[in-house]
Parts: sequence; structure tokens; C-alpha cells
Amino acid sequence: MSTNAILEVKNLAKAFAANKVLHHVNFEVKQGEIVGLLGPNGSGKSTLLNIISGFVGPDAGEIRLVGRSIAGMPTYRLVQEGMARTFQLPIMPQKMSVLEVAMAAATDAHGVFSTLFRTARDRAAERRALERARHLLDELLLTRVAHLPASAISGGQKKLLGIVCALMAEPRLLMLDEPTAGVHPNVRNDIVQALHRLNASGVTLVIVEHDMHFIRDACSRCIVLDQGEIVASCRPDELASNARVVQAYLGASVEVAKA
Ligand SMILES: Nc1ncnc2c1ncn2[C@@H]1O[C@H](COP(=O)(O)OP(=O)(O)OP(=O)(O)O)[C@@H](O)[C@H]1O
Repeated sequence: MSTNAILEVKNLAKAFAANKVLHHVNFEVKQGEIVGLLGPNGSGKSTLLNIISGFVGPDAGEIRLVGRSIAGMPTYRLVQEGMARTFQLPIMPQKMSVLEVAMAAATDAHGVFSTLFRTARDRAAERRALERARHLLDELLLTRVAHLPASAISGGQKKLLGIVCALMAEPRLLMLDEPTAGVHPNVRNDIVQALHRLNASGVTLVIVEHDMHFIRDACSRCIVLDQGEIVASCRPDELASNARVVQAYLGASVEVAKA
């Protein structure tokens, strides 16, 4: 591996029945990068994210996190190893408040036994989790709705809460699945700023996104998938002049030409 790779994907392949979705995908992400994962609808982005984050098994290939093989590792172990992700459509518990949902995502939360026999260590962990939850809710502009039931906040706010939950585990690699879909353009800029602050604090980011303005503002590099193959790895400002990228998007979107 190159010395500062946080994520390495080698020869990854996946088919659903006769549908070959990923073909020998190879790439790496270096510590400190903000990488955009792009591609037309159905090109395999979510499948790739689902495989890396342990929700779907690959047919072939290797995945390494900071040099350690993680293919086939259960998701809770991946979180312990420093990887977290968000989902396109976050599902929120109906009755918990926004703050409680964030707290519930703390990895050092304990079960019922510690509720009955709470030690000083448990209380300290809970205080730390509360502090972190409040800080992250503030970063992601959710302080105003922290007391509301999570089911009552808007779709865009649910996406932001999904990011807060992923960050509660203090990941070193965070993967975001379409963080701005359904989010107001003003909030989109706030998300860009929050992700830059997060990145400056040491978190590496991989972002699946269709919004080219967001990609341009947020990402240092883009990886482009087309029909399950990586066809480009370049800076956002190089996308429009990359023939493979333009070919991949032809007929699907004209947005890439404006990036
Ligand atoms: N669980 C599954 N079972 C069967 N086929 C699947 C499954 N998940 C994904 N696919 C298929 O894999 C292909 C790639 O889908 P995927 O969701 O990974 O693409 P995508 O690039 O994320 O698309 P979009 O940008 O529209 O979200 C599609 O043809 C899809 O139907």
C-alpha cells in the first residue's frame, strides 16, 4: 500500500444475479482527502459504498482500512476500526428526540446493566457523549431542533442528523451517501463548511453525490464510476474536460459540463 492510504480497494467485483454491477474496481483514498464518488444513475456507487461499509458482500476483491483487510467484517467491527457512513434515506426512531438519537449513536453507550449499576466511568462516558452530541448538533445546525422528536424534523434535517450520528463514533473515515439530496441550497453551503472543518480535524471523507456544485466546493478529488468501472480520477475542475467523464454522462446530465 502507499504509505498514507486510509482505504484501498482492489479488484472488487459484484453481480446481482446476471447484472454485473462492479467490475474489478481499483482505487485508494489517502489520509486527509475529500473524495467525491460520482457516476450516472445505476453506475454502482451505492453498491460500492455498501460493500466497503460491510452491508453487502463482494463476489471478489480486497478492501483494506489503514492496511488491514476488512472485507467481510461486520459493520459494528468496522465502526470500531474507524469507519462510519450515512445513508441516502436515513430512518429515524419515532419517539426519541433529536438529541437522544445522537446520544444513542455514541459507541461507548452501555446497556441496561449499566443503567442499573452505573459506575463513575459510565457517567463520565455519558457526559462525554452528551458534550459531543451537543457539539455536533451545533456544527450541523440542529441545535434549534435538538428537543423535537426526530420524526418531526424535515427531510434535510434528518440527513444532517444522520451525519451527526455517524460522527458520534469519532470515525477517521466517513462515507456519505448523497448528503445534499433534499437539502436546501443554503444548508448545502453550511454542510460544505462543516465537512471542511471535520476534514481539518483529521477525518477523511468519501462522498457519493450528484450535485456538481457541491462536489466542486467540497472535494479535493473525484472518482467517476460508469457501468461499474472507474473511468476517471481527477480534480473537480478537470471533470468537464475529461473525455471519459463526458462520455459517461452524455445524455444523462449536462451538469458535469458546468462544474
Ligand atoms: N440489492 C440489490 N439487488 C439487485 N440489484 C441491485 C441491488 N442493489 C443494487 N442493484 C442494482 O445494481 C445497479 C447499481 O445500483 P446502485 O444503486 O449501486 O447505483 P448508483 O450508482 O448508486 O445509482 P443512483 O445514483 O441512482 O443512486 C442497479 O442496476 C441496481 O438495480
